[in-house]
Amino acid sequence: MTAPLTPVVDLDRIVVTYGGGPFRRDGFQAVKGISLQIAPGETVGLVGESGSGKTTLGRVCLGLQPPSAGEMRFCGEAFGALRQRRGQLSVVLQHPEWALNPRLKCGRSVEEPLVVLGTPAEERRARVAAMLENVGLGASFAERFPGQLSGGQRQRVAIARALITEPRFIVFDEAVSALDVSVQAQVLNLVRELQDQHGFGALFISHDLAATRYISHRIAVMYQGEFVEVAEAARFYGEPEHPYSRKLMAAIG
Ligand SMILES: Nc1ncnc2c1ncn2[C@@H]1O[C@H](COP(=O)(O)OP(=O)(O)OP(=O)(O)O)[C@@H](O)[C@H]1O
Repeated sequence: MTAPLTPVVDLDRIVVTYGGGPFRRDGFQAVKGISLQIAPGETVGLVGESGSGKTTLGRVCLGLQPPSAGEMRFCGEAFGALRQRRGQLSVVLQHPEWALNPRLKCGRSVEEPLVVLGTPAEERRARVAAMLENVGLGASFAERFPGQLSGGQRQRVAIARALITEPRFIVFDEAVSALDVSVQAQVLNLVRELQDQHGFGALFISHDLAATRYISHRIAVMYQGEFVEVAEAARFYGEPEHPYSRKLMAAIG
């Protein structure tokens, strides 16, 4: 029997309260005691209506939002100093423009996280060229500016930037929502291929249940700061258990 893989992200009863303080009881609980483990190579799709707490939970996983209560571990270790996690966590957002400086050539944007890590220049150049090939663009895109690319190409550059440090975990927050359906499919296929190659764990936050189904191994349904259902994707889409999940499914027809 093989030992179970150590989760890349392990959330244990995480609570996030906005606006509260030690002497105030009027804080708003955006996340209410959530536990979740994400394995290497696994994608968990996070769905739920606007304001249910998805982005807040994603920010907790990235260490950008300190939980008000609960424990979290990253690759089996306490979620300690930021330095230890440098290059290990990445995010891909809805608009690649948010990750790419319009005044920088794409190659430079992809290279930047390696500069922060102190990777030598020669190695950086080789890795950027290989990564641009890897995301299906070709090394020549290093010389282009984001404004000279289509939306789908820009999102590929953003993905290349997110992957360049070989992170163990990536949050995709509405990462394909701004793309045309056919381009969405290409980008989702790319993410799946890259996950097979690199083995990162992922949290895929989306309003789009069809895209989430395509990419996710498990689905977590969030409602008012809580998970109402966490299920294998195949089972979830066949027969969601919770009435709220059924309502969500019905809403997309
Ligand atoms: N910095 C903040 N201060 C106070 N309240 C916040 C803050 N950030 C988010 N909230 C509130 O927390 C709740 C959850 O927000 P969050 O952005 O996590 O939801 P979401 O499910 O990602 O929504 P959407 O799908 O619209 O992005 C919302 O009610 C929001 O108004």
